[in-house]
Amino acid sequence: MIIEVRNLVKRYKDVIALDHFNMQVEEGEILGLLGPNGSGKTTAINCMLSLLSFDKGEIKIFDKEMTPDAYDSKKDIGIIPQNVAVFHELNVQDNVDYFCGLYIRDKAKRKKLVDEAIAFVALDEYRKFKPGKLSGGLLRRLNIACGIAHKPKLIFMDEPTVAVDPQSRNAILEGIRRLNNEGATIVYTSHYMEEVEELCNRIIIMDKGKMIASGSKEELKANIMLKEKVEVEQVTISLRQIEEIKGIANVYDVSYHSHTLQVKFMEGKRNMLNLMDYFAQEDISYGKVYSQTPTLNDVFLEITGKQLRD
Ligand SMILES: Nc1ncnc2c1ncn2[C@@H]1O[C@H](COP(=O)(O)OP(=O)(O)OP(=O)(O)O)[C@@H](O)[C@H]1O
Repeated sequence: MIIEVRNLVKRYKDVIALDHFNMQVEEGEILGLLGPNGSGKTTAINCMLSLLSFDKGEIKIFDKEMTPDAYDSKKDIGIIPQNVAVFHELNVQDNVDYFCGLYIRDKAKRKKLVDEAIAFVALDEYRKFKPGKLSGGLLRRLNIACGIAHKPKLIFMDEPTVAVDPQSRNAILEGIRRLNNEGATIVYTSHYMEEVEELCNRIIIMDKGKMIASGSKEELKANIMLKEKVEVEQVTISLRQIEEIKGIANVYDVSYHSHTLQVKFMEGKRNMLNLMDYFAQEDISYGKVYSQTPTLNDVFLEITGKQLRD
C-alpha cells in the first residue's frame, strides 16, 4: 500500500471540506480522484502532502505516518499543483534544475535528470524560454517537468490539463501513462470524467468531502441500474404513449422535453428495437436516435441525484 487515508476530517471554519474521507492507493496504480468543483479533491491532496493540517483521521504514505517533517517520504513524492508554480525570472531549464536541486545535490546526476525531464515533456526547443513566453499548454508541461525531474515513486497531479489545448492535453496524458509504465504510482484529480475514464485504472468518486464510490470504471458502471440510455430527437408523443413506453421490457425511467425523448433501460437485449417497434406500431415519426452506454456522470447522477458537471 502506497497511501492509506482513514476517516479524514478537515474543516475550514463552518465548511466541512473532508467528512470522514477514506482512500487507499496500491503501488503501480493510476488512481483517479473525480468529483465536482468543491468536493474536496485539492483539500484531500494537500492533507496527504502535509501542506494542510486536519482535524481528525490518519494518513500513511509508504507505510509511514505522513507529517510535515517526513522528509524521507517527501523525497519520493512529486507534486504537480493545480496552479502553475514556477519562477518567472528563470528559463525552462533553470526552473527544472531548481526544483530537481531541492532533492538531488550531485550536479552531474542532476544535469542528466533535468535533460530527461525536459525531453519527457517535449520542451527541448524551449529550454531558454522564460515562462512568460510559453503558451498555457507548454507552461503546464513545464510545471510537470518541475514536479517529476527527481523521479518520484508517487506523483500527485491536481487537474494538470485545466485550460490546456487538445494537443498538449494528449501529450500530458501520454506522459502520465509513460511515468506509470516506468513504475510511478499516480494520484490524478480531475472533474473531467472522460479523462479519468481514459487514464485511470481505479477511480474514487467524491462528493461533499466523502468518498461515494470506488472501483474500476467497469465496476462502477456495473453497480448502477442504468445499462443503456436511448435518446430520440424530434419526436412528438402523448402522455398515454409515455406511460406505455414505461411498460416496455427493461425500461425504468422515461423523460420527455422539447420533443426529445430519453428512455433508460436496465439489463437486457433488443432495448432499442423494442422501442422502435412501439414507434412503428403507433405510427410515430422521429428524427435521430442514439443509444448510449453509461458514463461516470450517470454513476454520479444515480448515487447523488445531481450532475457531475456544473
Ligand atoms: N482556504 C479555504 N478556506 C475556506 N474554505 C475552503 C478553503 N479551501 C477550500 N475550501 C472549501 O472546501 C471545500 C472543498 O474545496 P476543494 O478546493 O478541496 O475542492 P476541489 O474538489 O478540489 O474543488 P476544485 O475542483 O474547484 O479545485 C469547498 O467547499 C471549498 O469552498
